[in-house]
Amino acid sequence: MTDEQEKNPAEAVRVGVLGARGRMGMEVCKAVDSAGDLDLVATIDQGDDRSAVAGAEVVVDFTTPDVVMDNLQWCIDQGIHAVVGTTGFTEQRLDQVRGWLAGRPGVGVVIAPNFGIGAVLMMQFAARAARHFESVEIIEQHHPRKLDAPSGTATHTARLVAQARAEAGLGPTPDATRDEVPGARGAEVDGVRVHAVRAAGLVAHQEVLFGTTGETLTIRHDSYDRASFMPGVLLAVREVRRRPGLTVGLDALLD
Ligand SMILES: NC(=O)C1=CN([C@@H]2O[C@H](COP(=O)(O)OP(=O)(O)OC[C@H]3O[C@@H](n4cnc5c(N)ncnc54)[C@H](O)[C@@H]3O)[C@@H](O)[C@H]2O)C=CC1
Ligand SMILES: O=C(O)C1=N[C@H](C(=O)O)C[C@H](O)C1
Repeated sequence: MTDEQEKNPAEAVRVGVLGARGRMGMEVCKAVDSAGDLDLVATIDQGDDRSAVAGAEVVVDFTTPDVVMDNLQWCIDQGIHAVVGTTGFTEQRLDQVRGWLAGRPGVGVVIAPNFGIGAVLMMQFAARAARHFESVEIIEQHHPRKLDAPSGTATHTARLVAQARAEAGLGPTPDATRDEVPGARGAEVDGVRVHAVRAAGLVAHQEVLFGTTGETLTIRHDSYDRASFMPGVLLAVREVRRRPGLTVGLDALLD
């Protein structure tokens, strides 16, 4: 069963949303509400009583990096599956989540740095291209109300690119430039330069720029509207109960 079909609450998956009054949370509430096979049972934001989502089978979290770990630990403790879009997931945090899940074998958690299908493909294409180019830089562009930089998508892309370069035996990218002003060459994530642009009018955009002798390749993805993330979020909500343990990224769900 998919969107727009008549709801049968007895059969629908009970979904709660954390961060429900945020930009993403509001979009998720709309998407879940209009999906025939999902039932929006609780919408929680800062200051609300989180225990209201205790009746949910799946919780969707789009909050902030400061609070997401506490939310996730609580959901796992309650035996509630979780779909997480919130950023801030270092390897150390992912290991912590794996540790919590080890004590709750039936519970599934999907954490995706980006739920846009095009963004997932952009990251896959970038990982594939990485071994063929001596130079690579990532330019991410977002709306100015975004709290963190670099974006979770850029950090994840840098990780994938660095891994592919290491597997191909590539060394550091050639660069003789000295920073005359600190930050002029961007930040370094896993040895990859990442540049974060913030401007009104933007939503979420990223370019991965590759270069080698006589040619460049630019892989670009643009989210112009937060609706672009919803097919990925709904896919994860429908799948997470069938995937115990931690799933990072949407890739496995799209195969
Ligand atoms: N994975 C993906 O595809 C995407 C991820 N994001 C990420 O999702 C997160 C949220 O993004 P936005 O919606 O733009 O931010 P936002 O600032 O509009 O929304 C965050 C919401 O969380 C609420 N909140 C804070 N503490 C809370 C708590 N303890 N319990 C419940 N709610 C709480 C805030 O009051 C706010 O309403 C960010 O980390 C962002 O980078 C955003 C877009 C797509
Ligand atoms: O804050 C946002 O807006 C986004 N956050 C995620 C990130 O940091 O990568 C995903 C997308 O880029 C939008």
